[in-house]
Amino acid sequence: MARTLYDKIWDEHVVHTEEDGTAVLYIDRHLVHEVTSPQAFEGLREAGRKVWRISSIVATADHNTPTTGWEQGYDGITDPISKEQITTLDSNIKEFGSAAYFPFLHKRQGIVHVIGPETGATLPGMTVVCGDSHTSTHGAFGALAHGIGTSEVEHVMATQTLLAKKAKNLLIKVEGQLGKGVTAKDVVLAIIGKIGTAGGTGYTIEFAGSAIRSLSMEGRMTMCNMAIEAGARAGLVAVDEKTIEYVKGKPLSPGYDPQTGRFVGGAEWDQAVAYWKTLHSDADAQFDAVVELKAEDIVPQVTWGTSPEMVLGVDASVPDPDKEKDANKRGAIERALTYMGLQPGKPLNDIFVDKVFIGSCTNSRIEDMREAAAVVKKLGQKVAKNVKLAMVVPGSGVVKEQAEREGLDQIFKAAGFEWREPGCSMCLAMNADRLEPGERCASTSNRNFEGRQGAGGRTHLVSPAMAAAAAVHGHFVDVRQFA
Ligand SMILES: CC(C)[C@H](C(=O)O)[C@@H](O)C(=O)O
Ligand code: SF4
Repeated sequence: MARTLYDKIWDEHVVHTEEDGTAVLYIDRHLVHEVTSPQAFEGLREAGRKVWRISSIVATADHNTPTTGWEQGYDGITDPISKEQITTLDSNIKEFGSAAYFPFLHKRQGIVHVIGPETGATLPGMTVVCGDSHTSTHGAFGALAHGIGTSEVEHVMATQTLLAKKAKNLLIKVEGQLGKGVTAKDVVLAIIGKIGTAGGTGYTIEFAGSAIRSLSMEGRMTMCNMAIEAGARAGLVAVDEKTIEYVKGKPLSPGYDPQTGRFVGGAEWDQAVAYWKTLHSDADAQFDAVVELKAEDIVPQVTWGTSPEMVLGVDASVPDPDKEKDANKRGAIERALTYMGLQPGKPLNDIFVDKVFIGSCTNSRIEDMREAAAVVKKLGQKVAKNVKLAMVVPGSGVVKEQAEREGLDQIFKAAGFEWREPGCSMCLAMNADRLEPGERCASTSNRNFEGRQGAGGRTHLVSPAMAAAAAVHGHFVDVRQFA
């Protein structure tokens, strides 16, 4: 029978299925960070258990790590709770073991969803879990990847399996050619705008169509990263040549020679590639639902409210709740506008920002850095006076180093941006980087919930190019005019 990509990976990993559909799924890769692992390790310790397959674990500290003051080492972590989280992960990994650990200050440290693919910890066809909802990111590689809760983290550590029920298949097809200045972030925000934050609930989404195929791996990661904001725990993109090219030569990928630090290939690599090439939905596979978008219709997006679905094209205006007939929706719009301090009818282009954050597991990869820097360079001006802080936070030490090799840091710094150390940073208020009450931010992250970037903070989700342009102009502008 014809199968979807999701069906194929699922079938390959099911150990057992109960009559009610509950399945025991084998887990290939377990990514670990400091926030959701302490109780899991504690549970193992109390039960006298070990980690079932140490080589499946790849860990890093990211949420609580500071993005400045690294020269002071651990003393630079001013918040005692953050410091405890980070040192607890250090000692847990030391005690329980891992395939790879990138602790605070390590040159490959970074956001778990950036370093997974970057180290080859994420490979096509794998089941990948992490105690983190944005694990969906890794689906860009044709891997079945999703977040799990803390008790499940312990379960996976102890048994290498997860109890799961199969989701339904949703195909989101984006056909056509994206316009200049329109990025993966805009595509995924437009999708969420269309289907809503519950649109993907109960489904695994496969993103397909010519516009998705044309995206780089970075772009596909941005798409899958936000599958969870569309309500789906997992997002997927079929494997193609770009996928294989990306994983080639990564340290944990087959065919890598640790002696020389180079790709050497070999039988294991060839075998892997042959299998990876089967990781796409069969032509006649049936999906439970299909959503289609035209690439040409998508313009740069800006969220105006407190949910990722409250999003519009940059050429639109803040919606008027009075025009909404549904009382619930009207109430939600009113509440969002009050929180966001916005008046109905205000053109999105006229919204001024106090801070700009370019980073997070959605948009902190090298391509994002390049896109933002290109806009800054093209505009040739400094960060606007009304912008108190514009910061660029690369997703990992590897991204940071690559960006510096390309001189991108110089472009940002010359324009008045702060160039920081890697981490989750201002994506969520779990470290020193945050918004003050009432502050408005153009952010390349994935969530704009109330207080997400700091109590009372106001978040507008945009692409890296849009964020860079907002920093220089001081307000949102349509990047298509200078793309
Ligand atoms: C802290 C972590 C559990 C959380 C998540 O699950 O996504 C965080 O990464 C987030 O983005 O809100
Ligand atoms: S960057 Fe943001 S969304 Fe991503 S894992 Fe960190 S806190 Fe979560």
